[in-house]
Amino acid sequence: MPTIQESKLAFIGGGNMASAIIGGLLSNSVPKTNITVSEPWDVNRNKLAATGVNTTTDNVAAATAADLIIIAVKPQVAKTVCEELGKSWGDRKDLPVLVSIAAGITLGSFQEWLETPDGRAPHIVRVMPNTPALIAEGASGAIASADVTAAEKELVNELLSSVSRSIEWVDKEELLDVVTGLSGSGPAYFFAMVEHLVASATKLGLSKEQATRLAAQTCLGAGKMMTTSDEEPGQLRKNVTSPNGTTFAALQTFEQQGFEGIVDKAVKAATERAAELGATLAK
Ligand SMILES: NC(=O)C1=CN([C@@H]2O[C@H](COP(=O)(O)OP(=O)(O)OC[C@H]3O[C@@H](n4cnc5c(N)ncnc54)[C@H](OP(=O)(O)O)[C@@H]3O)[C@@H](O)[C@H]2O)C=CC1
Ligand SMILES: O=C(O)[C@@H]1CCC=N1
Repeated sequence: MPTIQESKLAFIGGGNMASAIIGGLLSNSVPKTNITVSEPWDVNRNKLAATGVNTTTDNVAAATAADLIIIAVKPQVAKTVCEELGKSWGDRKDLPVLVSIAAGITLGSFQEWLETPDGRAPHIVRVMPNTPALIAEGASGAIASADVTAAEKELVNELLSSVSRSIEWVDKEELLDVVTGLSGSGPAYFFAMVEHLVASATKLGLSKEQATRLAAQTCLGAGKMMTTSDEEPGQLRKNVTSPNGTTFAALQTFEQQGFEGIVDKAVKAATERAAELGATLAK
């Protein structure tokens, strides 16, 4: 199996997540000429072309010589795209490994949609990255179909480590929907929290600019402490909370207003939406 630097990579869809992953690959010494992106929208395609990677609007042509294909279209488009690719592989002896980042779409759906005219299907890995991939601070979950080899898994690991600090392989497919509800959608939860913090502090008199700088740096600082400290998040929280002090007053308010229940319901809603997308689009 070639390394990620030696592999021919094709991205089907060149939007936000594909661009983030491609940025990480280019910083990780993957040659531009080994990457091809198929993207219909000229604005996105031209942005990617400016990085030096190959671009096209023809999904089949992009995938022709690829060792690894990354399906980076919206879940609603995945079926059409995959059926087109599978049908084109009748004469192809060695099928590429396929990586999907589409929320919810199951390994089983991909196996069905990608079947070649002579009844074969590629080895498939489902991945859930997140947008901090853009700055190589991503968190990704992954699950492989049973036929994926250790070398193929390693190749996908190399792909993900170009953009992710944390890569978690799960062994039950439904857990990838939980990863989606946790870290796939998760950056938005922290952005929303900072938006609310800024709004509160602004109401209390701080300027929006000062409040945004303080809140965003607090988010980053707390995140860095959680990824570098030996202490659990709960202990780090206790370390900030003086008895009957200011943090205690705030956390008590969170608790009284049902913070834990709100978070629980939100993560569950995202997880269930991923599963629902997968089930609806399988039809
Ligand atoms: N955004 C996020 O935070 C995350 C997203 N994901 C998953 O990543 C996938 C992509 O999301 P994201 O990058 O945000 O979406 P984008 O809409 O930014 O990117 C998808 C791209 O695919 C293009 N496209 C549409 N139809 C086709 C086609 N038939 N062939 C080739 N390309 C096509 C779209 O072009 P056009 O605009 O012209 O339609 C668009 O540029 C989704 O499945 C999502 O679930 C996973 C983790 C995190
Ligand atoms: O909102 C979504 O559906 C995608 C998947 C995870 C993050 N964004």
